Amino acid sequence: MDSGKPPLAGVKDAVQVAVNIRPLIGSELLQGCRDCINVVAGEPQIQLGTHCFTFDYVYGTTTESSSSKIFKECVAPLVDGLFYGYNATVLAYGQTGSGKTYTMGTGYTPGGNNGGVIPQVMEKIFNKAHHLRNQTHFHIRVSFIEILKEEIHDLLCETTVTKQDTSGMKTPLLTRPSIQIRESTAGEINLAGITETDVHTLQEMASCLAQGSLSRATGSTNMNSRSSRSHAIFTITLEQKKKHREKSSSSFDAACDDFLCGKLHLVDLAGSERAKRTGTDGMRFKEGVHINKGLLALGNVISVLGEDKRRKEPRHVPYRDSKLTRLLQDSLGGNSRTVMIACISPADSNVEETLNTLKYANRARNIQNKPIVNRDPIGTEMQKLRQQLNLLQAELVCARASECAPTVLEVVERRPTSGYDEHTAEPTSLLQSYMRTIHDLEAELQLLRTSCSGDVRRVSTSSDGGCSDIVDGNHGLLSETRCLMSHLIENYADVFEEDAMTAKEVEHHLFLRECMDKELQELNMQLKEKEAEMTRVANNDAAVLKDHFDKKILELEEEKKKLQMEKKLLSSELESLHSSSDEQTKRIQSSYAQKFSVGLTLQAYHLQVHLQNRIKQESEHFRTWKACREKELMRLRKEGRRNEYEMHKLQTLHERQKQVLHRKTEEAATASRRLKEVLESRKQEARENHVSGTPAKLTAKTFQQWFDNELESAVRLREARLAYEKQNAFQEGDARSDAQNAPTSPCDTEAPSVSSFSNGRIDSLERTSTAITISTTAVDLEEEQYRVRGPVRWQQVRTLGDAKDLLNFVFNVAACARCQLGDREHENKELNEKINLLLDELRQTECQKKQLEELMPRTTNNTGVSDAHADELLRLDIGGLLEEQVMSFSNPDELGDGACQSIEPNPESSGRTWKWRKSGTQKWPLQFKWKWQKPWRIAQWTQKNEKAIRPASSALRVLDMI
Ligand SMILES: Nc1ncnc2c1ncn2[C@@H]1O[C@H](COP(=O)(O)OP(=O)(O)OP(=O)(O)O)[C@@H](O)[C@H]1O
Repeated sequence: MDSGKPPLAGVKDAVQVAVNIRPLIGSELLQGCRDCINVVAGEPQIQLGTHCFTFDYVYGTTTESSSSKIFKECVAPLVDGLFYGYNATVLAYGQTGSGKTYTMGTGYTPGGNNGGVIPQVMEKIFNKAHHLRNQTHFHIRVSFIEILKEEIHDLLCETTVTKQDTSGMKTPLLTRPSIQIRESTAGEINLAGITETDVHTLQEMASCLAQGSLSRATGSTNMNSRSSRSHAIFTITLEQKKKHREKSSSSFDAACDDFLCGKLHLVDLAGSERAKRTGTDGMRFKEGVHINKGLLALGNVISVLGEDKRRKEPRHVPYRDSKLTRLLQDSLGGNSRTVMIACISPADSNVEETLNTLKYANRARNIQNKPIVNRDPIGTEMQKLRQQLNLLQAELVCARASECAPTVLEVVERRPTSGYDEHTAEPTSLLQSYMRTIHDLEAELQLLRTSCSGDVRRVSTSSDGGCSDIVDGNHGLLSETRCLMSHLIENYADVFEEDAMTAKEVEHHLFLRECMDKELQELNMQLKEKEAEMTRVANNDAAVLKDHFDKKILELEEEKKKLQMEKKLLSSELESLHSSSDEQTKRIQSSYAQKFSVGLTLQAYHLQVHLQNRIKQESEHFRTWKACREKELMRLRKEGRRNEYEMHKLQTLHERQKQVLHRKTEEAATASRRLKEVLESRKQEARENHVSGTPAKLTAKTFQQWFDNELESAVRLREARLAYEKQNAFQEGDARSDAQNAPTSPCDTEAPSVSSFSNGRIDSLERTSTAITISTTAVDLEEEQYRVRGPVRWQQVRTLGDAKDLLNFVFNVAACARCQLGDREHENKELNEKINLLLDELRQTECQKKQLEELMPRTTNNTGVSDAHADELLRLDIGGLLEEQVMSFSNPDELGDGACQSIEPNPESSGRTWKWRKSGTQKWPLQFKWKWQKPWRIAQWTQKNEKAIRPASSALRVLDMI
């Protein structure tokens, strides 16, 4: 729409969308609002947050007055188009207080500082009309209406009085019936009973605008001190007729183009609003609701029209949902060139509403209109007829020429002189008379057009006024013309019999046209009836609905009665079947067979449906059953794994016990061996003494050696006795557990249990033999002590000197032993303290663990093994049972000091590597997942990361060591 040139008639023309961003106003600056709109430099693009929109024009970013720029770029081409006979609409849309009235200039006051689009439009129209005054007659009319709470009010009606309440709100008081919307046969939307004021000067038009602006409903809200409470439409109708045309037959075509009529709607919509923000209540709130309703309907129309662009088959457009959309029917998707100005506020407090406006406007860009040049409808019709006539004449002339026959005109010209008889001269005179009639008709229609565009239209305030009468009259004239034409064709057929066929065709064509016209009129009548019915229904909804449904019920009951009668008839027929004759029986039988076969087919169909349903149900049952089975299987597998784990646990325990026992047995065996050695040396010594007769004189060194040996044998004896006692106690405990573990029923005699039981028996036997050896040795030693050494031990101490030496040595040994004892006691004390500390720590950790377990859902792996069990498994090196293990760490300290920097759990199975880092960048809690299939891998890992498992496990291990 850059140039003033109008588009080609009938060619689709998209709705142009311009965005006008007003500056931050005083109240917004006071609230500390910030500009949140970003306009892409040099592009008609707007960025709002993450959203980006492209429009046809964006204004408000430069210092130049945006309204004059909007007018120059968007509206002026529409005004130019008006002079070519195109309809146009300028529509301002936006949230309340976004500057629609300011942009459109609807708040016009005479002598005030009036900016905006409308004042500039008025100026341009009158300038252009003045410029073209020598070639064209102009007839300009204006109307100004508002839609307030779904009612149309005429703002130029002298008798409309506005009431102003205490808050400054202006409401029109109606003194005349409200205005009705009518749709003409051509699909044009008209308002019956509206005041259309003829204007001849700019001042006259401006005063109309001022009068309407003054009457418009306004009020104060939190968001706008002078908020428009209604949608306002200022319409300028421009009719033009070319001057200085010659009245000739050829001028008739031109005359049709001479008369053009364009309408320009300038629409200032009420702003969308949120009651919370505008702070409205009572009446004002209700107004807000109506405003939003109208805008919603408009949004729906825009959406549907926007979608239509992408859809192949057109959808129903809900124009009738509101009066606003009904009035804008031509402007959106119809015969009009349309510009939508989306007004927005840049304040960040309005960001949500601004975003909605931009989305709304963006959708409007998809609407395609179909503007056409609005000519005089009667003139257009006449032009069509004229063209048809010309065509017919040309065809006839051609036909004659091809047969070297004289042309119509030649015939006409030749007739008077050729001396034809009366009969042949008749068509010529008829043709001449027809020519005269056409001429007369032309003149009459010219007159009619003048009268239609003149006084008659000015007084179109009555809903079915004189204009429609005159149009009806014209239709009469037109049909008369058609009669004359058909008559003429008949006459031609008389004269030129050869062209009878063509004439008939044309006649048929005309007849069809007439039929279609009639049909159209009938349709219009029906439409009117429907409208009336709709109004009746709307007025008396419930009652009409009730009547309607009552009727329906009655109809249904009648049908039911009929069916019952039919049923009775059939049963009586069946009864009479037995008594009737053979032939009749056959007939009836065949009819029943037929019915039966139909019944069978029906039954088969029902059965098929039933069967399908059953199959569906069965498959559904099967699916549920299968799911249950799978669940059960899973549970059993889980249980199996748990059992397996328990068994392994027991086996491991058993292994451990075995190891401990083995160690103890070995210890006992060593003690016994050493005891034996001591015993042997004693015996040897005794034997030597016995051979020499007297015991050898002891030196200080040998004396000490002897004393050490004596002490050693005493200690060994004590050790052996202790080992014997322990062995005894262990054996007793073992015997008890063996008795408990011994198989009691055939079910318990499974392989692992049997083997563990027999193993236990073997161990117990081994232990018994060791104990016997120890006890024998110990008894031997004791015997020897008492028998041999006891009485003779001190024989070697013969002198007082020997005794003193011995005493000294004993004293030194005792002192040394006491010192060592003291040291040990001290160490013991320290160890005890450490144990206590560790126990406290353990208790605390256990408490924390319990709390965590209560708080968090237990982390389990798919083997069903809990965290605690998993730790235990790792500790016992039998984690190979685990298929998958999940470990979680809630803080870095849990990884321990020795935490491995990286581990590669199972490169073959998963090929993944988990890096363990104890850095501050790591996020906690962490969860590690790995999958191992072989026990040795777990064992390997446990060895490597022993300290990293958990403090609780580490503490357990330390305790074990102690
Ligand atoms: N471009 C602009 N420059 C300066 N002020 C503006 C501009 N546009 C609007 N304003 C101011 O913003 C306020 C609201 O404007 P206006 O009344 O036109 O909004 P509106 O959209 O018509 O509101 P409503 O829908 O409530 O009628 C007015 O005070 C007006 O002067």
